[in-house]
Amino acid sequence: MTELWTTVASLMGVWAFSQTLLLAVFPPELRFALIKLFQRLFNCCSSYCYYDITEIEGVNTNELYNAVQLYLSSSASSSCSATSSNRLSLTRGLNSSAITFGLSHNDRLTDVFNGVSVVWEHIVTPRQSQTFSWRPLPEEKRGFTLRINKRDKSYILESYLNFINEKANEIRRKNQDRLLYTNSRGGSLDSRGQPWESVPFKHPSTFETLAMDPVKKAEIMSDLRDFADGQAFYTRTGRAWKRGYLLYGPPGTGKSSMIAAMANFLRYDIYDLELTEVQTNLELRKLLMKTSSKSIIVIEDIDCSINLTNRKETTTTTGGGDRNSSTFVDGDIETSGTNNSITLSGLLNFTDGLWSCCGSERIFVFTTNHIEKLDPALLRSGRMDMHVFMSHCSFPSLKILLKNYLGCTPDDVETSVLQRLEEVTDAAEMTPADISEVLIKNRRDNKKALRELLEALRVRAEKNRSGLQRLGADVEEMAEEEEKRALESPKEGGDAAAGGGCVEEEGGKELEDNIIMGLI
Ligand SMILES: Nc1ncnc2c1ncn2[C@@H]1O[C@H](COP(=O)(O)OP(=O)(O)OP(=O)(O)O)[C@@H](O)[C@H]1O
Ligand SMILES: [Mg+2]
Repeated sequence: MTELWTTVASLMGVWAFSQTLLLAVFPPELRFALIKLFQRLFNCCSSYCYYDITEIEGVNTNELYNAVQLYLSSSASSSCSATSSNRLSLTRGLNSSAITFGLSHNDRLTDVFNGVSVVWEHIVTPRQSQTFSWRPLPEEKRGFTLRINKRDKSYILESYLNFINEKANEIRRKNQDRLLYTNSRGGSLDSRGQPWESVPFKHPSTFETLAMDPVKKAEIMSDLRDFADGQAFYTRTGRAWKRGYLLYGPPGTGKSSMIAAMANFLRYDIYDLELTEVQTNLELRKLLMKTSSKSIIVIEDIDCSINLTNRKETTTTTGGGDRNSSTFVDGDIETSGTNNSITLSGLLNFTDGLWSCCGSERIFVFTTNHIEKLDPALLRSGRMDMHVFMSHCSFPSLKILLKNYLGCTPDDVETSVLQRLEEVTDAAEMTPADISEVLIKNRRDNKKALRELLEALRVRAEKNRSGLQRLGADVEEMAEEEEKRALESPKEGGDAAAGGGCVEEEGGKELEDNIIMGLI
């Protein structure tokens, strides 16, 4: 035992002596070179290679460091025991409600990729001196060191780093709250040069809560899923990775709710484009360029936003004045060279032209209450890939609302009541918004809610029926009067009948239209 201690003491003595010799004999530059040499020798003999990924490269943040940190957070949380200690760091990022795990300082973690095992080490050292920089640097130098066996390096390194980037993006998207953007500031930019303002997007509408025909709903969901998973398809077919939906139907049928459900389903951000705030096509293009991938770009009530009835028609924007006064210009913006107005062709370029594919994986949604008012150019196939009619509440939709608002399935409702509901729902032509109101008011008492709903539906159905009957009677009465007049003055009547057949027809149609409008 005494011998052992003597040996240890003499070894330590030799070590101290060599160190003193090294310091005394070799100047600092030579010392540094020697250390480097030893390191090289060690690296040659070692079967591993090491990669340093520092948090800050020069003065720029190293994106790869953030990606690795996020990537390791998923492994770290699930395999706390795989790390060399049981300590993990926890963080919550900006705009994120999720907590991420991370490797603690100077801790290690083993990861396996394609059957190859690698080791990550998180190295944190105090920063020696504050180098000159336009922004303050953190007091600690942080970085990851990746250790890979030399023989595996060429086999996995590139694919492993790509995999880490993809995974990190996925985690980032999952953790980050989605945002709802608006261009309500007009064309002006904020301090970061952004034309969009954003707030966290927290709309609770989902496809489960959306009341619509289940078959149509499933079709839309599968279309969205195919779109989101379709990168390879879009590349193969040479198409821009984007899709257009036109949602149309009466107010209160769930068009806006559908957009929120789409965004929640795909976990996309929403850009709510207020077209009346956009002055020129150029501004529109700039807005488009500042949208991110995986987003839904929405133009609500497109028929009211701006006068887009003719491709050659522009809307003057003198002093931000009346947007409905229109002038005709020669051709579209690109050929006329006019840049101070927004045109239909500008909008079509926005959704369809070359600029529409700056970025990828984007969905355009237009909504309108009056599809008949839209220019056919907006409706032609290929422009808006899917036209979705949001109809008045049907019986299948009603069942979804009953489940959402009252928590009752068809089995919980008396058969006779259910039957009555089924009979009157279509005829009542009530919107899901109307029905929701009745249900919200009485949601504490299911029986009362059902009673009131049935009554409301019955009254509306009755009103619609009598309205139709009145319309039919009016048209009949008018026809009789015309017939009588024709008999009373055969010559005039004959002329009128011969030369003005279409006048009569048009007059009758006009009257019929007036009566319909009156009823509405
Ligand atoms: N199909 C639906 N499913 C579930 N709830 C709906 C549906 N339609 C309407 N609602 C309810 O009615 C409210 C108004 O609906 P929403 O704003 O989506 O209608 P809209 O079609 O966009 O109307 P508008 O044409 O006036 O913009 C929503 O908050 C929602 O609660
Ligand atoms: Mg709406």
